[in-house]
Formats: sequence, structure tokens, C-alpha cells
Amino acid sequence: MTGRRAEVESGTAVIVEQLTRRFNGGPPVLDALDLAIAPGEFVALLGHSGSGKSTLLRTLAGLDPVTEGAVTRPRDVSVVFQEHRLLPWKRVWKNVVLGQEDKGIRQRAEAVLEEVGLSHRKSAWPLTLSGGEAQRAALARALVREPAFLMLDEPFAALDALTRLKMQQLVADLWKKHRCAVLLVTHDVDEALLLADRAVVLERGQIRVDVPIPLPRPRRHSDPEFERLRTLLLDALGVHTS
Ligand SMILES: Nc1ncnc2c1ncn2[C@@H]1O[C@H](COP(=O)(O)OP(=O)(O)OP(=O)(O)O)[C@@H](O)[C@H]1O
Repeated sequence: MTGRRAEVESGTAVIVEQLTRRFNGGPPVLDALDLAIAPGEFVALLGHSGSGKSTLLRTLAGLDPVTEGAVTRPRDVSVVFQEHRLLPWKRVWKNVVLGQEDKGIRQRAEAVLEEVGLSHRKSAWPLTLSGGEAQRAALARALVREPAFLMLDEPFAALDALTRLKMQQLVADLWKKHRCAVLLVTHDVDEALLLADRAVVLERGQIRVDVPIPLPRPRRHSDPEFERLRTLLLDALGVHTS
């Protein structure tokens, strides 16, 4: 049995092996990248602009082809992007059930809209939602599929600081309930430390740092270990705090 098959059979949710991606014959944007995510594990992916984060996420989502290397992931995956990508001509709940035809879908949509705190806006048009509400709807649409693997591509980057804090708390609660594997792309070191089990720093298409975040939840900025990990990650990103 190959190493990859052994890992899949022992329950690894996502396996990336020697993944290389170039555009138009240029230098590699992803460079022989290896990464494994366990079922239910929450991984934060950090890195400078252009380091290859979105390319990795798009490849994992099946939106970008695998041209060199291999990717194994569960069949049921969902992605939430920085923009909500709701269809403006469909009401919120219709957006949530879009493309889902099974019998229990309406009930699951009601339940998940309740979970994200949007039941009272289920019949609203997307254009009437605030930024935070629209991202709640996008999360509901992602979770109604009960994905084994959820990808979040800077989902809160466009929100104001207070709304972002609320959304981080919401994601922490939803993950506790759903326990899917999560890959969160973020520029925000504190967000990674508040939410993830592990932080990975990408640099020129390779993993520069891969650290566990063994802090008890809920996470506190005042925890000395939080501060130590913060310094470590900022250092890895070339931001020196002292
Ligand atoms: N379709 C494409 N065609 C050509 N080059 C691309 C394409 N997609 C991405 N790239 C290049 O690949 C590199 C990595 O881009 P990517 O979007 O993955 O970075 P990122 O780490 O997500 O950046 P950001 O934090 O700014 O979103 C960049 O130099 C980008 O210009």
C-alpha cells in the first residue's frame, strides 16, 4: 500500500503530495508542496500576498487543475470566499438550498440558517443584507452540504473589525458543532491563533512553518503561549515585533 493510500485509509481528510503549479511556464507558484489535514482538523494558512495561498485553495476545491503532483480530498467540500457570491435574484434561503435537491434540504436549510443567526432574514434579497449577514448566508450555504472539508478564503477580510470578531466566534461555534476539516486562508495572525489547531506559513509556494496551536479554547490573547506563537508566526512572516 502506498503512503498516501495508507493515510487515506487511516482517515486523513486531505493529502497534498509534491504539488507544483506554474502559470504560463513561469516560476512555480506552488513548489513540490506536501500537506496533510486530518478529519476535523482546523488549519490556518498564512503567507504574504502572492505566496500561493489562493492557488492552493483553488486546487483543493477542484477549481484549478492538478498538473504536477497529487491531491486527495473528500468528495464533499465547500468553499466560502471573501465575497459572498450569493445570487442577487434569489432569496437568502433559495441561495442556501441552491443545487441541492434531496428531500430534507429545506429543513436542513432552516436549521443551518438558525445556526448562523439568520433565520429572521431567510426571505430577504441578498442586496439588502449587511456584509456580515451576507457572509453568514455564505457560511449557511457551505454548511448545508455537510462538507467533510470546508475551505474559507479570507472570509472576513472585507468586514469591519467588530463584525469580524463576531464572525470568528461564529466560525469557532460552527466548527465545534460540525467538526469538518477546515482550511482557513487569512492574513490575520490573531485570527489563526483564535481559531486553528495548526498554522501553516506559505512562502514562495513552499511551507516555511507548520506549527501546532495547542491552546485551550476559548482562546485568550492574554495567554502567554498565545503571545509566543504570535511572535513566532509574525517572525515567519518577516514582521519583527521586538
Ligand atoms: N490564473 C493565473 N494566471 C497567472 N498567474 C496567476 C494566476 N493565478 C495566480 N497567479 C499568480 O500566482 C501567484 C500566487 O497567487 P495567489 O493568488 O495564489 O497568491 P495569494 O497568496 O493567495 O495572494 P493574496 O494574499 O494576495 O490573495 C501570484 O504571483 C499570481 O500573480
